[in-house]
Amino acid sequence: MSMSNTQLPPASSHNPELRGRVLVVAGSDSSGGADGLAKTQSRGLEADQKVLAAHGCYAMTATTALTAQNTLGVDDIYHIPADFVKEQIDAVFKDIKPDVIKTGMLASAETIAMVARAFGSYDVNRLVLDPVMVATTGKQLLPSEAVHDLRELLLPQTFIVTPNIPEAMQLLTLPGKEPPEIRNVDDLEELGRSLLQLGPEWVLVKGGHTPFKADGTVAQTDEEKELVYDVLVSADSVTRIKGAYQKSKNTHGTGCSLASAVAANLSMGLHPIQAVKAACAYIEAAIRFAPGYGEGNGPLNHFHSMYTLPFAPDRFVDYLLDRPDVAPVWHKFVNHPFVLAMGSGELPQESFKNYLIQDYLYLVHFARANALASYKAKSMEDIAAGAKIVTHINTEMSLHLDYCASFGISKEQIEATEEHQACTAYTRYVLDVGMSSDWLALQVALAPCLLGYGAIGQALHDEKNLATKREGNTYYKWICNYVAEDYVEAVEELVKIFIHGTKMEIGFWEMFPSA
Ligand SMILES: Cc1ncc(COP(=O)(O)O)c(N)n1
Repeated sequence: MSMSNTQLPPASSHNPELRGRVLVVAGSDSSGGADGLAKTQSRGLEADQKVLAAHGCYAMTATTALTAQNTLGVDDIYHIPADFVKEQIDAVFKDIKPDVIKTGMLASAETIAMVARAFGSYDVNRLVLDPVMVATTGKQLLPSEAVHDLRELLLPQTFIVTPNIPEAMQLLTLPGKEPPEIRNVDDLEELGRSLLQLGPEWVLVKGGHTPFKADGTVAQTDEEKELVYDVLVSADSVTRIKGAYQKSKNTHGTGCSLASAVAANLSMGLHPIQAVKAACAYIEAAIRFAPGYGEGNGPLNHFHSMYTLPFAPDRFVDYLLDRPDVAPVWHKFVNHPFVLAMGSGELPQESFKNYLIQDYLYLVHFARANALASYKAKSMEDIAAGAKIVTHINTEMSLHLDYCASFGISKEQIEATEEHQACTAYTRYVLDVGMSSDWLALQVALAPCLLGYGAIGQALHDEKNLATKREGNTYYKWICNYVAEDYVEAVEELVKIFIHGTKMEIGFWEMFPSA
């Protein structure tokens, strides 16, 4: 086994966030039908797009044929006129130019000729060609006469061709030449090398159809099936990718999906050897986690390694507060009679005085907890965010002191006051979460205060809120404090921290290969 040292420039140097744009030229597969996380369609364009989406790539399509098929077989094929296939390719190239092209079912000799001409005119140099000929369920998807055109017109333009063993044999079946026999892994390599002669830069022979025994020879019985080999060859390298044989009926579309995963990885700038290895690992897991739908050979799970957050970016707080388990308790907090009485100005002054003192004592510990968050943070960004909130708390406390002074209560008197049990319980709970859990848990424990006061301030301050008394309301200055820019900024900071923390959680999982 040797590794090629060829370093290719990244295919996509445009926007690292968008991981490459891939044009798929293939047939559509009606099977499955349902959309969703696990109910993935198995083959054709639909599978290709799901693989690309799962890799974070941008997929475009040129449809060559529509098929009526399910997990049991292909009932019918409707060919899209070759001219129209070309129009689709032209439209894509005129606008969002693809980094990589992947072809699947090309359906007819006419379409192959048209596609080959189009690729020639656009100087395509990253073509992943999956030479789809016969469906696993048996139907001929490309007339056998057209195999000649595939070989002559497209293989010379191909970067990586990805045949399974029967397809490789058909491509090599030339008049007067016997295709090689597969007895062991060396023969797979030989098959790949023979295909290289037809023009592609790389050949990936997919060995899934021919499982091997542990000793590297072809298995003769089901019991002997232990290993599968995919073999990648180029002019100066051979890479064998060994996998455990998986006894599964859910293997349909593995060919399409593997080639699409290779295309996705190439579009992100991976070297072909890495691109193929990663794609094989992805497919192995897609089979392992297949949902098992259908009567026949069922679909894969293309999204096995993706996890999704139940909210759009920047929408965590909306999501949280709308949840049925959060909404009632949140409503009770922000619409508490104490709050409403502040808005209307009817709150007894004695209550407000006591609240101010307790809130001052609370804020001392709230500042400590934020300082602890800074201590627990791992990046300067998060340390600074914690420090910023501490500074804000300090400003907020001067408002408490001003109010108290106007009531004749000094700072010394505030600090000498005994904490209420509710204040002790709440502040020490937050600090305990901070001490015993991680930074993110601490942020969540801190969130109700910051978010709640922001929400309360906004609701009471809102011009449309007729219950709020603005003139002659002792507490109105208090309300205004929580819509002031620095407070709103502190809330925004918290949301950013939470999103950042969520991303760090994602990063943590990403340390470990999930496929
Ligand atoms: C539209 C379309 N494209 C490709 C295949 C091959 O996939 P499989 O080998 O799983 O039948 C297919 N059956 N249908």
